[in-house]
Amino acid sequence: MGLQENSNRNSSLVKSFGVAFYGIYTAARTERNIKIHLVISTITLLFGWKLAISPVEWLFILTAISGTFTLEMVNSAIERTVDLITKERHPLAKQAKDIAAGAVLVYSLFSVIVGAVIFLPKMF
Ligand SMILES: Nc1ncnc2c1ncn2[C@@H]1O[C@H](COP(=O)(O)OP(=O)(O)OP(=O)(O)O)[C@@H](O)[C@H]1O
Repeated sequence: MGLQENSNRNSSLVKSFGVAFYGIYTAARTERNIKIHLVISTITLLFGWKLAISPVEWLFILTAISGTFTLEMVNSAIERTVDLITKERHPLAKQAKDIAAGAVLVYSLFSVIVGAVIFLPKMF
């Protein structure tokens, strides 16, 4: 592999990270639900630290938090894509948005259960 080719590859890797971070920034700036998740996640992390939860419990909490953010961002991307494709009301547009919203709800329920199982016994 030539030096030039190697440096092109590195710069495209840097670019990919750049756009990905810009995507996270855009989602955090424009999406109300993601702002709410940021607040809830911060409180959860503080609780975890205060109640000295175990490493396995941390793994579950971090899985719940990162998964919720990931799905919320994918949901936002789907909403934007649908809006870009059509401004008209369309049953498939409705299904696409509703299914994506349903995916977020399923994972959010999992996250609530994780939080309840870990924190409730330590609080009461
Ligand atoms: N193009 C569309 N065709 C049919 N139903 C739609 C369409 N866009 C949105 N919906 C329905 O509205 C719900 C909310 O969609 P979305 O969050 O994008 O808000 P919106 O209806 O576009 O308007 P607003 O952003 O002001 O709430 C979707 O889950 C879906 O049920």
